Amino acid sequence: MADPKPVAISCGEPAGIGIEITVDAWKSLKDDVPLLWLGDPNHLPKGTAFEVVPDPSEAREVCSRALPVWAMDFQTPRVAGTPDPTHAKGTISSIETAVGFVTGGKCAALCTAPIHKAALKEGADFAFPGHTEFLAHLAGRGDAVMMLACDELRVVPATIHIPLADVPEQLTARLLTDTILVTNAALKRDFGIDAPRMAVAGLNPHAGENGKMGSEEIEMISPVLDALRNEGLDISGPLSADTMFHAAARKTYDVAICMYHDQALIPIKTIDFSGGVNVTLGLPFVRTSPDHGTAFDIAGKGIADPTSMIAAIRMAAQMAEARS
Ligand SMILES: NC(=O)C1=CN([C@@H]2O[C@H](COP(=O)(O)OP(=O)(O)OC[C@H]3O[C@@H](n4cnc5c(N)ncnc54)[C@H](O)[C@@H]3O)[C@@H](O)[C@H]2O)C=CC1
Ligand SMILES: NCC(=O)COP(=O)(O)O
Repeated sequence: MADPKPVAISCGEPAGIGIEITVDAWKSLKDDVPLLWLGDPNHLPKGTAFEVVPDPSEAREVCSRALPVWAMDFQTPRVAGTPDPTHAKGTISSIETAVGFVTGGKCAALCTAPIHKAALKEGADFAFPGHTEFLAHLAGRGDAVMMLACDELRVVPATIHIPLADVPEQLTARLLTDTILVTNAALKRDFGIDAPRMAVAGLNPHAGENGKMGSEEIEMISPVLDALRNEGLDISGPLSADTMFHAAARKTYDVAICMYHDQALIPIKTIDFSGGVNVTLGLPFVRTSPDHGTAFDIAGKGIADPTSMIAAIRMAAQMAEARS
């Protein structure tokens, strides 16, 4: 049974597909998972059944007949496919208010619709490259971890939204250790895996080929993994990234810890683009998100696939229930 408190859904970039997949997700989940959408009701697709609620506690009762809405005023209409920088402050405020509802006990969990980082930077000088870093900041945590999960694979990028050229410098022993420890704890707590099997990728081709193709594996990654194995963690690696994602290899671990964004996200988005969920580990509250972005090219056309959004909302509700 779902937690009776609603899952708070931040509106994300109004010009993207977030609003339409949220409405589709509500239609699919309305009798199972109570929701509360935070955004401007004028941005909802025409004909959407919605009700503005004065308090999140009323969302559950409303949800079976209408999308419960925490109303915000963005001042100007939504133009699908064309971000409006004047919406940036409202988009950020939707996330902040939703986080407040979750940490204040009014909502069970947070599910975020995709944001367009450039519009937030242009319109509100947003200083964060993504939700993960922003939510870590709001929670006062330095060690939030991004994980993407589908039925067949879980992946964690140790470095996240940074240029590839900066990865070797920012990939420190401290960061890798914290990432593995946070992931290990979250798989136990939120995913019911008693002794998580973690496969760690190398940074370089062939995991460095004994130092012939890069030294990070010998100088930093292997010593970190050895130290964590000595603490009892079940870790393999550093592994060649190109051979750790085929079907047989995936069966040997519960999560792949990767060194940078694309090393982690390319395999999972290739295996299951529509069913993947992005979940932030290490926060004091539950946050999930669909695995895709704003998809401006199809926004407003009524063809966006809500499967990942539905999976993200379900996962948020299940994680919150498991924690309660
Ligand atoms: N959680 C978040 O806030 C995320 C935000 N983004 C942001 O989204 C923006 C666009 O990023 P892109 O790299 O173009 O990725 P994207 O995921 O928005 O789009 C990539 C391709 O997949 C298609 N697609 C995406 N979701 C779909 C769906 N539900 N149904 C059908 N087709 C779908 C799009 O039409 C496009 O052709 C960027 O600003 C990026 O930063 C990207 C990923 C996550
Ligand atoms: N590529 C994943 C992505 O951009 C989502 O990031 P976040 O907004 O969840 O931090």
